[in-house]
Amino acid sequence: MTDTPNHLTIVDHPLVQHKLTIMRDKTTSTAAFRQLLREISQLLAYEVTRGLPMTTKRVETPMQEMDAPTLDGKKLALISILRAGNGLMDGVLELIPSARVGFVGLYRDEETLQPVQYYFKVPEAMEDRLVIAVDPMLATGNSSVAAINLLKEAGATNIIFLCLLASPEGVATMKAAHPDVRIVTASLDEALNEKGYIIPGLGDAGDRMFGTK
Ligand SMILES: O=P(O)(O)OC[C@H]1O[C@H](OP(=O)(O)OP(=O)(O)O)[C@H](O)[C@@H]1O
Ligand SMILES: O=c1cc[nH]c(=O)[nH]1
Ligand SMILES: [Mg+2]
Repeated sequence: MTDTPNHLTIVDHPLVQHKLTIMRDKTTSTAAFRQLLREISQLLAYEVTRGLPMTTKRVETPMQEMDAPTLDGKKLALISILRAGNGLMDGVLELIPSARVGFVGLYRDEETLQPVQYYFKVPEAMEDRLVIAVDPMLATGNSSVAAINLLKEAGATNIIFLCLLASPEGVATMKAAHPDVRIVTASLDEALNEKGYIIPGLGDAGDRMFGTK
């Protein structure tokens, strides 16, 4: 795992990188792409949740009683930035089945590269929860900045943004707008092209995941 000073964590675990390479390959099928995203999301979740607060509870093993570690505090909120966010969310939710779940519906206008909102529903008491917002792609950063604006308006103060690929431009935009939000990603790619796509990237995550286009 590489931690950079600007709150960007790149998960360079061999399994993550191997699976990501297969996802980048344009000949990878929709079914394989979806399955790999699910698998990677669980490995990324392992890193994202490393700092979760802990307490202990008394349990009786078949041998004796002990104070055993257990998660503390209110259940975390997992927020999917629709629609591609669902591909990351499914795997994380398998690992943390008690998480509360919310959705921010946004799509990127292909001309302006500005996000258009169409849905918003999040759990109550956002101010008391660790909020993990998930979207595979951090490209211009406009969608994630908008989503996090909405989450903060809903009360969230402790937010981590989890993505699969990030661009340098997206990281800089997020850092400027939300310096308090840690970004966790599998890769910091090279650049954006003139249409706002991540290079080398993996193409359109939503389309590859759902077989649209
Ligand atoms: O950083 P940005 O430049 O804003 O781009 C990233 C956004 O673009 C993609 O979503 P898209 O708009 O394609 O919607 P979809 O998830 O419904 O496919 C992606 O899932 C992000 O939400
Ligand atoms: O490269 C990109 C940029 C935005 N959205 C995607 O799905 N891919
Ligand atoms: Mg898309």
